[in-house]
Order: sequence, then C-alpha cells, then structure tokens
Amino acid sequence: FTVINSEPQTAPLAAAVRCVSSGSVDITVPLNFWAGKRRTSLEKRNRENVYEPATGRVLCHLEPCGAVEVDQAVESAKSAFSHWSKMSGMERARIMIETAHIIESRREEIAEIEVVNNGKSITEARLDVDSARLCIEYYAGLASTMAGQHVQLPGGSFAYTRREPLGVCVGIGAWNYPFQIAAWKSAPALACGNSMVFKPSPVTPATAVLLAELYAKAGAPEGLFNVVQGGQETGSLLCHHPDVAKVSFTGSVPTGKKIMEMASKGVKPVTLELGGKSPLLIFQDSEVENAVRGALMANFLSQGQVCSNGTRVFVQRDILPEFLEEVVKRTQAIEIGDPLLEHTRMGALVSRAHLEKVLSFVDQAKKEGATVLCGGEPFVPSDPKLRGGYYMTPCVLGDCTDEMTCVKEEIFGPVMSVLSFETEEEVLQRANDTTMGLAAGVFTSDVRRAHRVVAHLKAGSCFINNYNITPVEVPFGGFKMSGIGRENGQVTIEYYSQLKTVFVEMGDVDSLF
Ligand SMILES: NC(=O)c1ccc[n+]([C@@H]2O[C@H](COP(=O)([O-])OP(=O)(O)OC[C@H]3O[C@@H](n4cnc5c(N)ncnc54)[C@H](O)[C@@H]3O)[C@@H](O)[C@H]2O)c1
Ligand SMILES: C[N+](C)(C)CCCC=O
Repeated sequence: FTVINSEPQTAPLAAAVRCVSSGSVDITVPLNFWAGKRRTSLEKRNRENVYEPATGRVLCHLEPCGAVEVDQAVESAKSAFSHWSKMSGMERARIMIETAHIIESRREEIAEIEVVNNGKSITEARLDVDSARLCIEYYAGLASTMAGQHVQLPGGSFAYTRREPLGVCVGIGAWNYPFQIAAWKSAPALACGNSMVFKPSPVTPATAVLLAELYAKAGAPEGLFNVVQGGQETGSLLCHHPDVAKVSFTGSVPTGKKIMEMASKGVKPVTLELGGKSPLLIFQDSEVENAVRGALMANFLSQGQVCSNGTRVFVQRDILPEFLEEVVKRTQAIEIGDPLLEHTRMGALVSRAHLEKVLSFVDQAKKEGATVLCGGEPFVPSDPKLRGGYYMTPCVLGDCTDEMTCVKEEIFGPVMSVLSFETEEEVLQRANDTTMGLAAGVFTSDVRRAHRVVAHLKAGSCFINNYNITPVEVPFGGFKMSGIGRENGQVTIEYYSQLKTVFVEMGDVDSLF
C-alpha cells in the first residue's frame, strides 16, 4: 500500500515475515479517499496527532475534512451509485469477491497497520481482517439473491415488488475494530447496490483507507467506497447532507442518540450499533473449565474494548470459589506487551486518556467495596521502546454488587466484575436490569435451562456455552439502548434496501367518476 515509512527490522525475520515493528512506523500518506484516489484535506487548521498505542509515539496527523471535502466525497459516491446500482447482483459480486481475494493476500499488512494504530495483538488483528473478508464474501453471495415478489390480482392484473438500493449510505465507525467495522458496513451496502462514504474514528484513521484502495483495485467504479477523516463535525456534516440516504453508526449510546436526531431531520433510516453492559450467567451445572474460558473471551478480547463484552459475570454461589480461583489464575497468565509479537495476548489500550478512564473505574470499584482479585494496575513493559505505551494488567473484581458503578456502567477496558447468585429467577431479573441489551451468555449443561434462560434474556445476541463469537452469517445488534437494526446475516439486506411495489392493470380502469 506504500502507506508507511518503516525502519527495517534488524532481527532475522521468522517464518511469518514481519514488515513492521512497534515504534518504527510513520504514516505520511493522505488518509482520505474519494473519486478513486487518496486525498489530503484542505483544512489544515484542526490538525490532530494520532498516536501509536503500543509506544505512545505520534503515528500520523489527522486533518479533519470540512464541508468542501464532504461534498466532494458524497458527489463521488453519487456518481458511482448511478453506475453500480444498475449492475446485476452477479456483476457486483464479482468485484466484491475479487476484493476479498486481495484482502486475503494482504492479510498480514492490513493486520499490522491495524495493530500499530489500535494497539490490539496481531493475533486478534488477523482474525478481524478475516472477519472483514468473510463479510465481503458472504454479501457477495447474497448480491444476486436480491429479488421481489409477484402477486396475482383480480382479472389477470398483478403487482410485483422490486428490492432497490437506497443511494449514498454513510458509515461512521468506532476505534475498537476499525477495519472490520468498515467492512461490516460496506459489504451489505455495496451488495445491495448502494455506494458509501465512510468516516473512521479520528483515533484510528489508518486502515479504512486500505479497504477503499482494495475495492478500487478489485474494479469497483470510482467513488463506490470513499473515506473522509474527521471527528464529530465531519460526522455531523455527513449525517445532515441532503444527498445521503442512510446512516449506519457504530459507537457510544450518547453519540448514537445524536446521530438519530440528525438523521431524523432528513427522515433518513439509521442503523445503530451501540454500547453494552452484557451479563454472563454461569450455573453450577456448567463445565467450569469452559465457563472460565468463556468468561475470559467475554472480557479480555481487544483489551476489553468490545461492545458485546459480558462484563457482568454472575456465578452461582456453589461454584464461585472454584470459578474465581481458575479465572484469576488464567487472567494473571495473560501475556501483556508488544502487540506485534506472536506470543502477546493483550496489547495496549487505545489512548492515554482511555487508559486513565479505565483505571479510574477500578479505583471507584475499590471505593465502593469491590475486591481487586488481580490486575487493574498500569503496566510498563520491560522493552524501553514500549514504555510510553498505554498498558494495564487485566483485572478481575470480586464481591461486586448490582448497584456498583463497575457493574452499571460500560467500562470498555479489561475489567471483569464477578457477582454471585442463588436462583435462576433471581439472576434473570438482575441480568435484565439494565438499559442496554447488546449481548448475553449462559453456561449450563442443562439444555432445557439454557433455552429457557435465553428466551428470557433481553439482548440481541445470546450465547449458550460460548461467548463473543460473531460468524458473519448471523445477525448482530442490540435490544433497548444498545441499538437499532442489525449487521451481518441475511436480514441486513433489508437495512440497506427498500421495497418498491409496482401495480400492473391488465384490464380497463374501473373509474368511480
Ligand atoms: N454495537 C457495536 O457493534 C459496537 C461496536 C464497537 C463499539 N461500540 C461502542 O462504541 C463505543 C466506543 O467507541 P467510540 O469511543 O469511538 O464511540 P463514539 O461514540 O465516541 O464515536 C464513534 C464515532 O462517532 C463519531 N462521532 C462523534 N460525535 C459525532 C457527532 N456528533 N456526529 C457524527 N459523528 C460523531 C466519532 O468521530 C467516531 O467516528 C462504546 O460505547 C462501544 O460499546 C459498539
Ligand atoms: C468480533 N467481536 C469480538 C465479537 C466484536 C464484535 C464487534 C464489537 O465491538
């Protein structure tokens, strides 16, 4: 992609060829993309530093797009739409499949840039790139299945429905899964015949533009997938733009409310993928080994910065000591450090400010009576180049109660709150006692209990005997304040298309006048 200036690695390269190392990357190329090219922003005044979480170094500068650039990007998307929307699903699929092939061949480069910009481990970043590719492949498969219905009416007349694209769609992303979010939004949008302008989080601007380059390289018409950089002002310009037909947003609940309000001015549909404070219920008949693994997956992926995390871990009282012993042992064994190293399992949090916020939640928990069973401290790696990075030790909080701040609020960091319970009825009531409803999980060996419990859980994604897996074939999205609409799965076609009904009269007009 020629996006980086990277010092050559001095150590001999191992089997998996490493192109970059932490602390060696400067991104100097423009990060916007429209009308088929990378573009610089015109506005230089609001230039912001973007940091490498692993080291705390400045990685690049963000120059937010203003009204002129947003207009150009939307214009470019409009022009691509007029061509792309007339292509058949099979033709669109071919370009999407080609994009997926290129992503596969560039998996390592994309994952490395994601790590450098986001701080997550390379192992996880590779899985995120895979999820992005699979999503594009999946919707390529669905592109040609978009079809309407034929409805017979009296006298040989009939009606039919056409499933049509919406137009220029806007995607606005969060910083925790930058490349994956761009793919999860663009794949269904493009499959349905829409074009897109995507705005990544200003904290993680580096990889969405790679996706734009790859769609273009695969043969997408100029302007099909565009990237504009910026924060809330750029986002607001996009949401208010009269030529934008839909906004798909991933981020926090407060921002989601603003997006909905802005979109309502133009009566534009929204998809909102928002925050969570999800419960994980572990019954005494569970396989404790699996339940512990599930609890770790529910809390520590991506340094705990995952919307669907099951951060309220309810454990039935009889197995609480056994569960806690094992979960603490495994949490303490998580290898923290350079996210580009193969053996690292937990990298750096996304920013200094966010690290401090997460640590202050741990302090607050202590003040409110929770017991820190492990972690919850800043972590300084021994490698001198990582000393300015944003690391902390993953934390397990015991003796938690429902009214504590750590149990009520989304921390968005590696902090697990463990609570105990006695009965199924009681834990269901407590699990559902939240304004959010993104995900929930249950561990039990009793199949009837498992289904009975998930039927009562008020959450968009429920996991039985596992947690935080998101196959792209399956819809993902929240109940209550965790969002509106779904991403992934067949149903998402409905969120990026509209139905047109056509009446066909085969006889004479039966006029009343
Ligand atoms: N449900 C999901 O799929 C999902 C996935 C990832 C993250 N999240 C949630 O995202 C949050 C963390 O991400 P974040 O800190 O980037 O969220 P955020 O709400 O601060 O920002 C998200 C995006 O919105 C943009 N934005 C901010 N104000 C805006 C405005 N007024 N108009 C238009 N755009 C605006 C930001 O620049 C960014 O691109 C957490 O709450 C997390 O749970 C949800
Ligand atoms: C792939 N995960 C880990 C389930 C994350 C989904 C997207 C939410 O942040």
